[in-house]
Amino acid sequence: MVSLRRELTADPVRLIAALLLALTATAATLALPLFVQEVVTDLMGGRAPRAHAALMCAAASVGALAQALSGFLLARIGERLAYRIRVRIMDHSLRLTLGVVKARGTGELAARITSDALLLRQVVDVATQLPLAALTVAATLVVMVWIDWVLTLVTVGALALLTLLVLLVLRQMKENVGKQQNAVGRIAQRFTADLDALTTIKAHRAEAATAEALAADAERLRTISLEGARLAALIPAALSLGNQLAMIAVILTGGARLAAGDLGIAAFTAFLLYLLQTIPYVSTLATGSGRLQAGLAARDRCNELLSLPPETDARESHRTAPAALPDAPAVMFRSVSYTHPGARDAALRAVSFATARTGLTAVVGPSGAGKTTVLALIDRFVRPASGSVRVLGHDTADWPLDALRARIAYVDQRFTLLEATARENLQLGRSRPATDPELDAALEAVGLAQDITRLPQGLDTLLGRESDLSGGQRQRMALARALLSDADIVLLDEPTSQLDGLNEERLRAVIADLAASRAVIVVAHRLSTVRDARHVIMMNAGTVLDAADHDTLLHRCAPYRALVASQTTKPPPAPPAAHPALRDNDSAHVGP
Ligand SMILES: Nc1ncnc2c1ncn2[C@@H]1O[C@H](COP(=O)(O)OP(=O)(O)OP(=O)(O)O)[C@@H](O)[C@H]1O
Repeated sequence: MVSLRRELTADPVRLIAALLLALTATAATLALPLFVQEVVTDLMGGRAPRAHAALMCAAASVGALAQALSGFLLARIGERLAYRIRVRIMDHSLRLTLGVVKARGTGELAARITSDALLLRQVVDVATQLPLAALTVAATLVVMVWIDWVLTLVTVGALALLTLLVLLVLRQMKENVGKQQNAVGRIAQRFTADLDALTTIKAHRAEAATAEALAADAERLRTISLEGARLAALIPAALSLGNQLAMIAVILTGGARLAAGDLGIAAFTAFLLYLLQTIPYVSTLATGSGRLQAGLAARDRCNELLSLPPETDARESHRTAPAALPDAPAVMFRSVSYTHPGARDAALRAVSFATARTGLTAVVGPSGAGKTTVLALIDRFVRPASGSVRVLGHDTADWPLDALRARIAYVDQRFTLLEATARENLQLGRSRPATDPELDAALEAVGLAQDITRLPQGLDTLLGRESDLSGGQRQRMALARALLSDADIVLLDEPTSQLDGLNEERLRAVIADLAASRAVIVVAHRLSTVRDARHVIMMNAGTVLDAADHDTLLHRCAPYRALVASQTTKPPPAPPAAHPALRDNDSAHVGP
């Protein structure tokens, strides 16, 4: 949780130094009118005010220097606070479940480290300005009482009225800032999602309609911000009204007391100077409280995000990983049911199957059958509502998440590449860096070696922006990443959907090699991918209809026959040999 007090006191030495310097600046400012009083007294007494004038100049210089240094220290503390909060929020967001991140929206989450972090950054300035301003006002009031208590009473009355007005406005402002930040999150979310979908938007000439929806969000934000600006504008108005009231009351009362001989002209001058000097501090108190409210609203939003439970808690990451049971299946589902959050129907219902420790398992079935959900359960992106999912002999709940995922390589449907170099992308998840020959062998095996060599900086080219890869190349990069991992289980979601015939055949060989030493579970629509599988799981509407080898299923499972019949069944050419560096066991090729 973000605790402003804890964040502010994280660097106590700098904070105390900043406070002391600010205090020095305030003391110097406070001393100034006293020297003025002495200068006036000197002049009225016919004496040269040299010494007091020199002290006046010294106080002004010391005050300015101390203020600048204090401001610099506060800026350091503020930037550090924003840095710490940003890092915590980013780290926590990455550890949330995929479902929560999807439901929240990436743009909405990003707004926490941009606009909310900035509002929190401002709290540092006000958190030190406010106590100092309060201290200055209190100290000034003490000096004022010492000069003339009647005039002080009048001043306090006017300031009390002012405080009341400002407090009323501030309460409304905090609520408004919360609404503004929510609206900023919404617009950031829509804009990010639209930029992600820009190809589709352009292809459908939907720029105008999309911009219109964004403009509606911007309009909502404008309306809310305007309401906030109206409230904010009331504060200076209330301040100037309160100040003028105080000034009028002091001049009237002071003038009368001056005329009656109850107050000297030097004391009255000093009192007026103190009053004039207090006014900026009273303004600081009022505007600073407004910024503090904004900071508190941002803190609440950050805390709301930080309170979302991470995928795994600290206790789990400290647990030791169980040893894989030698005779257990790679993956075993026992009567697993699961419903996606917000979905009406279950995605899986009482699904049971087991896969061998090595070899290729194909999960097939019509669209929406639950195939991707099966993979998500194996990698514990989601947890079963009932039943159990066991990996290498242990329930996925019993594995520390990190250890579980170290055992599994996952190639998702979108073949996601990070905005990182080709080398970093290939090595994602590896415990030790791969050597260049290892990287070259993996790229060669998936037919990508030449494409990567042609990139401006080869393996060290940053992918994702100017130098991007085609869909098929991305898919092969994702497969090369799986090849380089030392996972026991490889999950592939539609691994050949974007490949041309030649590459598809090359990858059949790569998958066969992978399956020689690991359990490979492939979600596949294409018969060509299924053909090599030792084990085929036929799913429909969230259930397993049947599971056996291709020929047995063809013989006894009518829906499988129908699925196969719907495919183009031209016989594929003989697969090319996989790269020698990757061939552990040629005899392990599986297939009909
Ligand atoms: N995030 C989600 N929220 C709600 N429902 C979902 C979500 N993801 C999947 N579903 C639903 O769960 C069911 C199974 O989806 P799943 O993606 O596992 O199917 P699939 O067999 O992999 O489909 P496809 O072959 O089209 O990729 C579908 O009815 C789908 O609409």
